[in-house]
Amino acid sequence: MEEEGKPTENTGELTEDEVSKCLSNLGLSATGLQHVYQFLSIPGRNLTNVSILSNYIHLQKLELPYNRIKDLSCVSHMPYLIILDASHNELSDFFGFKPPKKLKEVNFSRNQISEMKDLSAYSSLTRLVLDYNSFSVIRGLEQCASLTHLSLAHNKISHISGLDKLPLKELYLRGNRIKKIENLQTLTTLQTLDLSCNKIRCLSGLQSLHLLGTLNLRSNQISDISEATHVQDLHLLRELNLQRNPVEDQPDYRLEVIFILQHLSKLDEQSVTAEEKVSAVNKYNPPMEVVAARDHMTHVVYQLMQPQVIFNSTLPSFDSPYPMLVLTGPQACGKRELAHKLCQEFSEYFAYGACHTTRGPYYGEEDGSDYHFVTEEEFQSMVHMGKFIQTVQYGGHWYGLSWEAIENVAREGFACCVHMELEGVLSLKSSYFEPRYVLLIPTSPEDYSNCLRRRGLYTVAQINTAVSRIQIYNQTHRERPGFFDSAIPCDDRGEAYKALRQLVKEYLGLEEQAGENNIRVTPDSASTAELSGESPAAGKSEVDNSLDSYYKNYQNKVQLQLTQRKTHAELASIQRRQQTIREALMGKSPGAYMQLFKRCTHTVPSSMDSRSRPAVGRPILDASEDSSSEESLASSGLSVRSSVGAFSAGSPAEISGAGSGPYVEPLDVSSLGQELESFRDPTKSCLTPDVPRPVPEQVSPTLGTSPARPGSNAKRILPPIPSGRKTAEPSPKP
Ligand SMILES: Nc1ncnc2c1ncn2[C@@H]1O[C@H](COP(=O)(O)OP(=O)(O)OP(=O)(O)O)[C@@H](O)[C@H]1O
Repeated sequence: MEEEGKPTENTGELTEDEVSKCLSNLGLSATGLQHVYQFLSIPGRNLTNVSILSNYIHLQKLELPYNRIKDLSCVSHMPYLIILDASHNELSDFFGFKPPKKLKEVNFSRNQISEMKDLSAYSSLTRLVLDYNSFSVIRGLEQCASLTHLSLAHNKISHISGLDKLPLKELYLRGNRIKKIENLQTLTTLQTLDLSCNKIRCLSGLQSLHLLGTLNLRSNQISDISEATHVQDLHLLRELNLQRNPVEDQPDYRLEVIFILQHLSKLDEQSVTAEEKVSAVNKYNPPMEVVAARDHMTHVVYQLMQPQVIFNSTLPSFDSPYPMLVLTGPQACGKRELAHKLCQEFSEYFAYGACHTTRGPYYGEEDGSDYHFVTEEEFQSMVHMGKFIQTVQYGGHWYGLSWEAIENVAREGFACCVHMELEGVLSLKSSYFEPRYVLLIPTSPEDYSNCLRRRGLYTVAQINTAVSRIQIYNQTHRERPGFFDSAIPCDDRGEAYKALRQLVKEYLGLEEQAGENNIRVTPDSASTAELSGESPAAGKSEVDNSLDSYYKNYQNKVQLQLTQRKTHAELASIQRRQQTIREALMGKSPGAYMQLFKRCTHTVPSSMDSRSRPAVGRPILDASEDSSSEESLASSGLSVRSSVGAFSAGSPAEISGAGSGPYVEPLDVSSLGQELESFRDPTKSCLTPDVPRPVPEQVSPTLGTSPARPGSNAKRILPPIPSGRKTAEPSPKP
């Protein structure tokens, strides 16, 4: 039985009867005098002859897809036609009818048309779909001033042309023979461009399409990731498809493209995640913090892979970090010169820590004095041997601060003075060292740049880089209060040195010393005063006293180390501490002293936890630092002036408040013995190692005064907190 509305198969001729069944959308005619049907849709009926439609002059939308129509001249009689779909037919004539004035959308895809003709009469056209025909040249569209959507996919086009100044928003040229992106410069309104399945190798030619949001280049011949740079400045580009291009096979292709085009939200039909963007940036242009963290990690790992060495002299001690001074600032701002000068003037206190570098020596530089000059291979071998605390690549050369460089200075009893760039500071801040960081900063970029030029050592690019880094230093100083302990303008070296000198004197408490008629406090006297509870600075303000004690502590330490004479008790204490550390290192059970003092941990402020992060040279830190501290505590409690105890003058409050503040009794040896006994034999005590024990009164106050370092006192020995930081908390480490 014949289907409703279906023409007789033989003729393919559309009948009035069928048309009447497919009409829809009753509305007023253009004149407004009568009601007419405006839409006609007859898809897939094998129609060949639709001439009857000449009578339907009021049609606004005509859909005749999937037929076998060759002639559409009936459209000439439809002056009100707006939408025409004649796709999937057998048309060979391009717009073979008189132009309906308001015709906006035309679909001639899947026909047999091979030539485009002048469409200047179709100025209302907004959407033209001509896919799957045989066009080889784009032409005739010049006057289509409303055309925003043009699709010419799957034709035979080999050159992009004829599109100048069209207001196109979407252009589909998929599946043609295009080798080059050309003649698109004037399509400044283009938002979507599909050039997939062509033969394109290069992305040049898209630079001016600033509204482009989607670019499909799937199945082309793009083999170089750097091609993506051509669309780098298209800030609205969100979707890019480069699937099935040779470039896809390159390692890290996706990450690299994401790095170049950081605005993308979709690459190769896959959403670009925030994690990918971060990874891409970290890989190809890592921020300084990331570089520093990696540097730190590298040296931790390489050091852990080596037989463990204990750096005695710089080991984080019970009372204070090893004293260090770091001068930082942009290249050749005078850091090195001032560091040398400082070490010369304060030769009792500081010695210069020479870094290693792979750059060759400048005229007058001596190996071992300014730097240790090594080859790239030697440097890398040192890295792999875990010899560095931090390294930095600057200006194409490697620089590194070795453990040995600091130890050599520390062994002599001096504080170490080094200079380095910001990246080095960031890395060093991850280690357990807690230097004072002094920023030397040029305030006049012009003078600084002239100064670099005068040195005659740097290329223009190097000078520009150095000058541009002033900004980075300034920004860090501005945005991270406390990152640098102090900042000194260095345009005038003389003035800079004066300021630095003054600062260092403050750090050392040398001003106070002068006020005290140059009375130097010997280790013995300091220790005696400390242990007896006398305050050498009684009556002074708390701050003064703290500076005073810093100075004394530091001086005591330096003097003691210089004399190299240690009492038996001190040596025993040091040995015990080292023994505990070694045991911890070798995985033996912690010593009895450590266990004994573990019970006091509830008196230690929680801030200690934050200090237990891993750091270079601290493979044993958590165990060793505690144990060494505890051991030292025991030593001092036993009235033995240990290497640590000798410098532990008590908290400033304790000193200044002698007589009024809490006096810390030396730990009673006999009670310690009893505790030890009970620890050895659990049956003699109701306490197990896991159960908190009651704290002897004379121990807990000492531990309780430790706000920063596990088991340490609150104070720092050297460098003391400079006036600018007396109240401020140190900035969080990156
Ligand atoms: N271990 C290190 N870590 C980080 N930066 C370092 C290190 N050692 C040296 N630097 C810095 O590297 C930069 C380049 O050093 P180099 O000695 O080659 O330059 P310079 O032109 O002599 O400048 P300067 O007078 O500042 O040393 C300097 O800013 C220097 O302070």
